[in-house]
Amino acid sequence: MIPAERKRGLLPLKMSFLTSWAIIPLLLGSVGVYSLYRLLQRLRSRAYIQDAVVVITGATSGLGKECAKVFYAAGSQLVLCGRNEESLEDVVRELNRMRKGSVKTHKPHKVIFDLSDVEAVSSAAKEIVKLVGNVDILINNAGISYRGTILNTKVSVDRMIMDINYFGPVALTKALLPSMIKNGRGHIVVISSVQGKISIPFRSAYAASKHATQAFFDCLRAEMADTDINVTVISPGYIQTNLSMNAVTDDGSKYGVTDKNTAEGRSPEDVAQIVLRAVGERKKEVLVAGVVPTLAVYLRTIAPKLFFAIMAARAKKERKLKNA
Ligand SMILES: NC(=O)C1=CN([C@@H]2O[C@H](COP(=O)(O)OP(=O)(O)OC[C@H]3O[C@@H](n4cnc5c(N)ncnc54)[C@H](OP(=O)(O)O)[C@@H]3O)[C@@H](O)[C@H]2O)C=CC1
Ligand SMILES: CCCCCCCCCCCCCCCC(=O)OCC(=O)COP(=O)(O)O
Repeated sequence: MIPAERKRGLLPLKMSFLTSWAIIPLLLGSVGVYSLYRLLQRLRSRAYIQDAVVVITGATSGLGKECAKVFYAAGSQLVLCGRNEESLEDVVRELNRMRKGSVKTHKPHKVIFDLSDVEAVSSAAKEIVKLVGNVDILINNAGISYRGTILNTKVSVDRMIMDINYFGPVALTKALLPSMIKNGRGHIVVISSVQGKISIPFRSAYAASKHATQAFFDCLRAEMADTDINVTVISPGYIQTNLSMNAVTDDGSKYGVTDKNTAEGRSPEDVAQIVLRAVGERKKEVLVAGVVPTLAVYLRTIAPKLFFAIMAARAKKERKLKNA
C-alpha cells in the first residue's frame, strides 16, 4: 500500500521526469532553427555585399583601409577615396597581393579629393557615378580628431573638424543619395564614435562633430524609411590607428602622439569585420565598445548628474597631469 502523501508526490515527480526529457528535443529543435536562421542570414549578407559597388572614404589608413580589405575579399567593387593618390595606390597594391579566395574580386577604383572642400566633394560624387554608375553602399569613414581646451581653441579649428567629420560626409551623402533613390536602393554607413553619444573633456570639436553626425544620419534613416535606402551608424570605442597621431590641437598644429588608449584599442581588422557584418545585416546602429564606455553611454541618459560629475573629475585629473 502506498501512503496517500507518497501517491500525491508521485505525480509531480513523474511529470518533472517526463518534462526534463521532453525539453531535450525542444532544445535541439531551437538550436537547429537558430542555426538555420544564422545560415540564411549569412547567405543573405554575402549576396548583399558580393559585387556591390562600395565607396569608402579615408581608405588610405586605419579603419578605412581594413574596411577596403574585408569588402574587397567579400567581392565588392570598391571605390577608394582619399586625399593622397600615392597612399591610395599603396592600398590597391596591398589588395592585389591579398590571397584570393573562392569569391571573385574586382579591380578597385581610386578617387582623390579633400572632404573639407564641398566643391571637390560634389565633383568627386560626379566622378564616382561616371566610373561605376550606381553606388550601392557608401561608407563615410574618413575623419580627424582633436585635443585641446575650449578656452584656447581657435574657432577655425572647430570649423575644420566640423568640415571634415560632419559637412564632408553630409555633402557626399547628399550628392550620391539622388542616384540611390533613382536606382531604388542604397546603403549609407557612417563611422561615428562613442563620442557621438557622450562628450569627454578636451575633445569638444571632435565630440561635437560626431554628435552632429549621429543626429544627421538618424534623421536620414527616418526620412528614408519608406524607401529601400538603409542607414547604419557605427560608434566605435578606441581603435589602434593613426587617429590620435593625426589629431589637431587647439592652434591647429598636429598632436603627433599615439595615446595609450589608442594603442590599447581594438584592432582595426576586428572593427572592419564588425562593419562588414553590420552592413550585411542592415543594422541601424552598432556600438563597438567595452563595458565601461557602454555603461558611460547609458549613464549619460539614466543618471546625467553622476555622468557630469565623473566627466568633471576626469577634466580636473587630466588638467593636473598636464600641469605636473
Ligand atoms: N581610432 C579610433 O580610436 C576611433 C576612430 N573612429 C573613427 O574612425 C574613422 C577612421 O579613423 P581612423 O582609421 O581611426 O584614423 P586614421 O587617421 O588612421 O584614418 C583617417 C582617414 O581619414 C582620412 N582623412 C582625414 N582628413 C581627411 C580629409 N580632409 N579629406 C579626406 N580624407 C581625410 C585620412 O586620409 P589621409 O591619409 O589623407 O590623412 C585617413 O584615410 C574616423 O571617422 C574616426 O573618427 C571612431 C572611434 C574610435
Ligand atoms: C557605474 C559605473 C559607470 C561607469 C562609467 C564611468 C565613465 C567613464 C568614462 C568613460 C569614457 C569613455 C570614453 C570613450 C571614448 C572613445 O572610445 O572614443 C573613441 C574615439 O573616437 C577616440 O578618439 P580620440 O581622438 O579621443 O582618441
